[in-house]
Amino acid sequence: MKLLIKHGHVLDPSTGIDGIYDLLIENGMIKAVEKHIEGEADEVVDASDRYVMPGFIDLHVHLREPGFEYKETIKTGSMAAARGGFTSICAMPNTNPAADSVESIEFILKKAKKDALVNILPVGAITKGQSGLELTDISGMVKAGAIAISEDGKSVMDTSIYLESMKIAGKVGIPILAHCEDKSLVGIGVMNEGAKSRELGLPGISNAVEDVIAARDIILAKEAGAKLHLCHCSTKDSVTFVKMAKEDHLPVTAEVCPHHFTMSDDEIASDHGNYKMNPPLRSKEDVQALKEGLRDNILDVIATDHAPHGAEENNQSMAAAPFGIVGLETAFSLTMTELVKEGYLSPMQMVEKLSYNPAKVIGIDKGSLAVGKIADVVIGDPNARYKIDVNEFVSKGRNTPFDGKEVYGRIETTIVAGKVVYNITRSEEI
Ligand SMILES: NC(=O)N[C@@H](CC(=O)O)C(=O)O
Ligand SMILES: [Zn+2]
Ligand SMILES: [Zn+2]
Repeated sequence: MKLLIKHGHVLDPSTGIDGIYDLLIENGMIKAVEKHIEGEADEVVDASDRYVMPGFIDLHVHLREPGFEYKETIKTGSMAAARGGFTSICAMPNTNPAADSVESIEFILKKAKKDALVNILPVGAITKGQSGLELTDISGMVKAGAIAISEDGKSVMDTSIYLESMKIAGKVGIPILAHCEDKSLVGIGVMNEGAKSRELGLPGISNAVEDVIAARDIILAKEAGAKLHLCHCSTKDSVTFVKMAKEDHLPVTAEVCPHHFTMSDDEIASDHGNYKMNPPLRSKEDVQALKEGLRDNILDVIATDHAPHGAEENNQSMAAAPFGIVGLETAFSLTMTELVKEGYLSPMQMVEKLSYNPAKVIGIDKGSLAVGKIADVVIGDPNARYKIDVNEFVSKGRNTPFDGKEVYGRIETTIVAGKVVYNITRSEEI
């Protein structure tokens, strides 16, 4: 099976290729990347005026299975990933039951093999039932296929238990994906604390809720000798802490979610669940710091924190709705619109943050279009201009504040191991 992608703008951080090339896929692998590839192929894709990139890798996705299949399943989440250009996604453990055992990791991988269009990489919980009390079998879960540990949805508040888990992660060689939120400080907050929360009369979440734990986790990782990856950074000071950690040559990396660099709290149009996520939409000053942190490569990764919820539970006031918004199907366009078109990121930097760097964080041999690599490839039109329409989503979730937003950038074809799993003109078939 030969698939030839012609005349695309190939962007590959691993080889430094940034120009118009042909790319040949044969038997699921990258066979050649050259200026002109002649010869027969089973399928030829004209990628003129399109970006050809290594498949995106999302370090932060909530697939909701098992336990909350009405919100999303491994199957529907993987379809949303394919539509968004993601060929590998990390499944966060806050399901029901939580992914906190060898059996639960095996369940995800088995289900993924049967149902998923893209690679599913399970993340194991740090404590049993995410109750914060007793450590899980971290090395057992890693042997079963977990690529990282995380308590996402909350922080492990007991510092000594957390330090212990970090020491094990350090030994086993996997990163900790850290959700930073001080439980004792957050109280009943539902949105960023500031003028807007006062205007809406809603309880606020201060920056300190994130900052104290981000600082703590860097200190603990240093002591434990562990690789630490900060999830969904939303504050100016967490960017400063990551910068300090990097200056100290610590193995600390960090991600930002598209919603956090796209919208600030003053743009919240109404008291609705679509604007509620954890961490919350922050101030303009924080948003600016996140964009500059990405530009300056202090922040390494763009991850979605795709957090689907049912319509009934989401379409309520912020006090009543659950935290979280969907992100897989809007990540590329928001990144193009807010960062690339605005001059914060070069196209190559965008690919680093959506593919190359996330592969590095979890230590997988992906995020590259080098000859001989497995052909996980995405083709996108950087100039397509349209309005985001939630009715086109293949995710079960519709909870996003970006419905109707005018954006640039659309994914057209997503290829996993040489197989087309999404194509814009054939999307009905999937
Ligand atoms: N981000 C969110 O607002 N919600 C996430 C949990 C999390 O990422 O902390 C969820 O599972 O719904
Ligand atoms: Zn989280
Ligand atoms: Zn999350």
